[in-house]
Amino acid sequence: MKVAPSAFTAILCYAAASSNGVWSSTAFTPSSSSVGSASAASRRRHVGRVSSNLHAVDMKEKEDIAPSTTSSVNGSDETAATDTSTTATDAEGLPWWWEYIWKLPMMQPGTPGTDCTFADGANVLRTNIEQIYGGYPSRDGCPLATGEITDIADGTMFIGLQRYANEYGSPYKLCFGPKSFLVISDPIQAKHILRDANSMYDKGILAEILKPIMGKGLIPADPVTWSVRRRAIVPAFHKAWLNHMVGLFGYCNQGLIDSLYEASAKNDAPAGQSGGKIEMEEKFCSVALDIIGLSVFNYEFGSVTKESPVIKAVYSALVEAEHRSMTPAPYWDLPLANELVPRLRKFNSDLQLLDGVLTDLINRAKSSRQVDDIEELEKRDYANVKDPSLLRFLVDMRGADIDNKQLRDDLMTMLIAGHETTAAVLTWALFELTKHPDKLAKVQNEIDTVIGDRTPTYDDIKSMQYLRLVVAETLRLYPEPPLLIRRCRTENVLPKGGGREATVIRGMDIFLSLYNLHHDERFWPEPNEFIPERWETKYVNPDVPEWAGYDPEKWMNTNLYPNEVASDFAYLPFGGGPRKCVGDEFATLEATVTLAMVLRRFKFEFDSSKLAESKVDIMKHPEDLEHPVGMRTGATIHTRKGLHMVIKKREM
Ligand code: HEM
Repeated sequence: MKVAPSAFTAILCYAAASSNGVWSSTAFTPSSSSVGSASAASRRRHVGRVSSNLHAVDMKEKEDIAPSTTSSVNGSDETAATDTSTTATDAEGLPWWWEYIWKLPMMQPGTPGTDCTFADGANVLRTNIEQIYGGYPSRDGCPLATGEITDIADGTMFIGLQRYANEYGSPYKLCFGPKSFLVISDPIQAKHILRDANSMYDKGILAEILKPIMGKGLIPADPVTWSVRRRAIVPAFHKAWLNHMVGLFGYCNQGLIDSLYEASAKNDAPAGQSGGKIEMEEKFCSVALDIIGLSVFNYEFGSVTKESPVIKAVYSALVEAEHRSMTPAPYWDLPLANELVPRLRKFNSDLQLLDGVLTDLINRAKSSRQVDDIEELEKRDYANVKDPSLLRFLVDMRGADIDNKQLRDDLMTMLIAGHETTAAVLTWALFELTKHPDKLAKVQNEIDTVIGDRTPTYDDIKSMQYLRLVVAETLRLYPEPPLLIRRCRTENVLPKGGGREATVIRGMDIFLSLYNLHHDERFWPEPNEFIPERWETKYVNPDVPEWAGYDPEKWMNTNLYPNEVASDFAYLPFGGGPRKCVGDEFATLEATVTLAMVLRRFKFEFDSSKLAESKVDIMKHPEDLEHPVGMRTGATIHTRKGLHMVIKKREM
């Protein structure tokens, strides 16, 4: 079963597409026409002026970022020389009444700490228009990245954003049509946004898109609901439960193992290879869905072995989230749209089906409620508990909010957040190990020694450090999601870190690129190489003195996997600060158990007949030489057309 690419990439692609080929330099130009009557040449001049203003700002900071902006926009130096003297009072590109128009919405009260209003969005838009067309110096201190639309709109947007980070540093600004984003690629700035100034940011666009599906679940929840639900949900992931989950992962994997044995026995590999053909991305997606179903709400999807309307409904919810993000006008909010538009009718009936299943499970859990204090619930003997699901815990908790709608939103959020992400880690771990037979041999040797044919236990996982590092390294190379999304709620100053200081204005949208952080050679030597061993060695970089470096001692004695603290926020596979993933340990344990069970029993090779068709244009995507199955952005990083493998039983 294939999953849908998600929301936020799609937003970019849509928005970028509407900016007609080149973004930023034509940021507010909906078609080939220019703003007002300005010619293309004069438009270029304005952009050049902005660039040089930026240069002036940055000269103050003794940084050199603007020249590349200028040349890449203009393709000439014509404007740079004339514009270096431009100041805020020289703005020529905008009429005299401009200032007054923008004062009107600003008169609307904006209380710090609340969600941003239309006026805040308008203020951001104003800032950008002034920067691009008005000749004002950048109010936020961020350079505008400029380039070809194809850099980001072909499904590997995170790689496009990385190219721009190499050119412009952190943060830089992207403008698409009326929208703009600050792209952050620095660990100190990430720490500020996620941890130190966390309350000054919310989930912005992501919440807007996900709300219709996840309601008030943790990801899109408003701050008040979030803090209540977070306090209830975190204890549900307690130690005894996680310990028990390791056994449940083994149980769910049994279905996967059986289906892999079946595939390996088929012997229908392409010419020149022997074994059976199989698409592993889909298989990992199914097993991860089965695991989430059982562990979160005690529901047996059984998706490894069958298709069902409920499973289809889960994927339909994801597909709809993507579609909505690509649609310029929210037509689903129009009167009668939900009754008249066929895709909305289908989506609503799928969602209704899913809601029905969840409501039924919630009602059943509530009808057998046994209220207890959290401390007592955490001491439950899971070996003798009939229903060990998170839902059971949330319902039984004393003083719990057991409002059906809230529980439904919590479950839906965990269902969506928790299965595609883990499936992606499994996919890329298998991909990298297949590319590196020496590392695969090391992993298999460790699995053979520690668990043999047994189903892994929590203690086994503790003993398989190399396999755990494989999971960690996969999450570094393929962060799921590759970007975090925020919106600024209170104007604040972003620390310089290893980039530049900037003012983030209220209403500004942020992309925090985990992909850029994880692939930056200032923090990770040989950043594009798959080296699980790197996690055993301390690393500091005197060239980035603000960054404390990576120190294995900060996790090895207390945790099973490296984390953001040990890397001073240069490694953020689960985010950081108060909004950090609640399922981090669950997910890493799940990935480790699944890999241990699969790699112990099977050998894999890439299906040679499928590689060529998965590749995109190598001239445009040289990285695909390293990624012979291609990469594509969704909520997670997917392969382009699946991880097609040839599978054989492993002789043990
Ligand atoms: C390898 C698998 C996973 C990865 C890489 C991952 C990654 C992330 C990241 C990066 C965030 C932070 C988002 C942000 O700051 O905007 C997050 C949040 C979240 N994740 Fe995960 N996740 C994984 C598995 C899971 C699982 C298994 C569950 C639940 C069973 C889960 C539930 C959540 C929830 C509820 C949040 C929102 C937390 C909040 O806002 O308080 N995730 N995840």
